[in-house]
Amino acid sequence: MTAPGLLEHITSPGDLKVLPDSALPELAAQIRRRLIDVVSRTGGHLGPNLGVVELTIALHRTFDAPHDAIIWDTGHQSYVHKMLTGRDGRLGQLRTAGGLSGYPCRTESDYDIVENSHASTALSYADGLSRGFQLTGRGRRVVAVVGDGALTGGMAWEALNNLGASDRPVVIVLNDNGRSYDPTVGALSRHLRQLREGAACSNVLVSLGFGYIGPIDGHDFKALHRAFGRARDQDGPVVVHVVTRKGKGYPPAEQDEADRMHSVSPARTPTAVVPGDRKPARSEAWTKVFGGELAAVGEERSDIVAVTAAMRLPTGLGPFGERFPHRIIDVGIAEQHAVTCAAGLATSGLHPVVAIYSTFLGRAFDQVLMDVGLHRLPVTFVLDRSGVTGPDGPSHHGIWDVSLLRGVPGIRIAAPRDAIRLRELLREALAHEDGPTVLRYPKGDAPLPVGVHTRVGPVDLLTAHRPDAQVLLVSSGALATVAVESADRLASMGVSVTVADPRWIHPVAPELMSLVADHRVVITLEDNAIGGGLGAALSMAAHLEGLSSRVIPLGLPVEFVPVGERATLLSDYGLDADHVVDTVLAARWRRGSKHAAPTLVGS
Ligand SMILES: Cc1ncc(C[n+]2csc(CCOP(=O)(O)OP(=O)(O)O)c2C)c(N)n1
Ligand SMILES: CC(=O)[C@@H](O)[C@H](O)COP(=O)(O)O
Ligand SMILES: [Mg+2]
Repeated sequence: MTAPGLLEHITSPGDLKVLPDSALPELAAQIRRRLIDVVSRTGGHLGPNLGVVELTIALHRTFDAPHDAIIWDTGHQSYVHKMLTGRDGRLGQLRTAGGLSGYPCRTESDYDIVENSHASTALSYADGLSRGFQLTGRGRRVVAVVGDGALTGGMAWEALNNLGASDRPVVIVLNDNGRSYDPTVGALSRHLRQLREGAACSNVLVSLGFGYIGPIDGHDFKALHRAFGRARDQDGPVVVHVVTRKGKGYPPAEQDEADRMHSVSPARTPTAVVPGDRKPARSEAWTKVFGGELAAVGEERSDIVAVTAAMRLPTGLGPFGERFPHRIIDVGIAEQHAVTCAAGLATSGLHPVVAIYSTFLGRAFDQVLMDVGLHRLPVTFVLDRSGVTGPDGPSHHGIWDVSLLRGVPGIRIAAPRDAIRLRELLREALAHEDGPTVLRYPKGDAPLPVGVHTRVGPVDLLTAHRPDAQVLLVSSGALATVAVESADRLASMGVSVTVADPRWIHPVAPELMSLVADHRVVITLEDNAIGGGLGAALSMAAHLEGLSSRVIPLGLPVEFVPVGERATLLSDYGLDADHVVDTVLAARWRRGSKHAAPTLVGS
C-alpha cells in the first residue's frame, strides 16, 4: 500500500528530519517515480539523479543546510536536492526558460551555492568556503559531493592538496558509481575499486591527511546516516566513500551500456521534410557527421589519433574508437591534460584530434596557447556544442571559443555551415600540419545543405556578387541559413545583398576583405560573443585598411546567456532573418543615403 504522498509534504529539510526512518524507503520510491516521470519529458540527467536519492535524503537529514554549505560538483545530480528544498512543484519546468535550472542556481534558493556545471570545482569551493568560515568565525560546515568522474579532474587534486593539509571540518562525499559517461578511467578508478573491494592497499586519501569512512552502500539509509553522523562529528577533513549505482531503481537506466542514461533528451522532432521532396531531406546531427568522417579519415591516415576528456560518445568518437581502439585516448574529465597530452602526441609525429565541447575548452586555454600554439603543433580541436546550446544554460553555451582562440598565434578556426562543409573542413584541418586548427559547430542537427554560388579563394559566395549590391552579409557556420533567408527577403524588396561564408573564420582571408571593400555595409552573423569574434576582426581589418565600409557585428552579447531553446535564444539576441532584414534596411537608409527607402513588399 503506497503511503500518502510523502514528497509533497516536504518543503524543506526540516520536514525531512522529522520523518521516521521507516518512511524513507517509500519517500525514495516516490522521488524515483517522479524523476522518471518528469525527466523523461523534460530531458536531463536521469541516471546521475536516480543514483543519489538515498545519499541526498541522508545528507539533508544529517547536516543543517543552508547553514551548512552543501556543494554539488558539476551540479547535474542536484534534482533530488532541489526536490527536498522546496522546489519539487517546479520540477516540470526543469531546464526551460524561466523554469528550474538543471544545475544549482543561487537565484532559485539559498540552498544552492555553485551554479557552474563544469566538473571538478567543488573541492576548491570547499577549500575557499571553509577558510572563509574559519577566518570569519562562522561555525558553518562545508560538505562537498564529488563524483568519481569529477575526481579525475586536476582541480580536484589541487584542492585535495590544500584541504588535506588543513584542520578544517570539510566533509567530502565521494559518490563513487564507477562511471562518468563511460566507466571512469585511470589509476584513480583502479584505486577506488581496490578500496571498494577492501584490497590490502594504502589509501591515498588517508595518506594525504583525510579521515576516511567507507566504502558505504549509498542506497542503505542506516549505513549512510551512521557514516554521515561520524563525518559530521569529525574535527578535520574527512572523505565518506559512498558506493552508488547510476540509474538506480530504473532498469532501462541501470542496464544502459552506453552511459546509464547520464543525460536523456526529450522526444526528438521528426527529420525535416523539404516540401516537394519525394523522400524526407535528412538533417544529420553534427556530432554524427563528425564521428563518421573522422572514422573514414582514420582508415586513410594512421597518424590520426583521437583524444577525449571522458566524453567519447557525446563528442561522436564512438565509430572512430570502435574501429581504432588503440588510437583513441580517454584521459578522464581532464581537459587541461587532454590538450597537453595531445601536444605530446603531435610532438611524436601524430596528428591528434581533441574532441571537446566548446565550453569545456575554456578550462584548457593556457594549454592550447602555450603547449600547442607556442610549438605550432598540428593539433585539431573539434568543438561540439559551440554557440548557444540551450537547456544546459549559462555554463554550457559555447560562446567564448572564437574570442579566446583568436588570440593564439598561428591558429586557424573553421565554422562549417552544414554537414558537407563539416566533412570538407575537417579534412582541410587535418591536412594542416603547421599549427593548431579548430572546427566549431553547435548542438543538434546540421541544417540542410546550403549550396555554393561561387568559391572565391577559401570563401564561399552563397549568392551572386552583383555590382549594385551595397550590402554584404558574412555568416559564420550554421547561421548561413539565416543569412540566405535574409537575402531572399531583401531581394523581394528590391535590395540586393551578397552573402559570403568564409568557412575559415580566422584568420580573415584577403578575399573576404576584398568583398568587404566592395560593399558599403557589411553585416556579420556569428554564434559567438561579439566581443572578440568575426565581427570584431572584420571591423578592425576594415579600419586598419582605411575602408569606408561600415561593419555591423550581430552576435551574442558578452553576457551569461540564460537557459532556453537554441532557436528562441538566437532570435532573442537578433540572430534571425527578421532582425537581419531590419538591420540592413536601417543601415542602408541611414541619413546621407542616396537611395529612397523601398516600398515594403506585402507589408
Ligand atoms: C570540465 C567538464 N568537463 C566535462 C563535463 C561533462 N560532464 C558532465 S557530468 C560528467 C560525468 C561526471 O561523472 P561523475 O563526476 O562521476 O558524476 P556522475 O554523473 O557519475 O554522478 C561529465 C564528463 C563537465 N560538466 N565539465
Ligand atoms: C553535465 C554536463 O556537462 C553534461 O552532461 C551536459 O549536460 C551534456 O550536454 P549535452 O546534453 O548537450 O550533451
Ligand atoms: Mg560517477
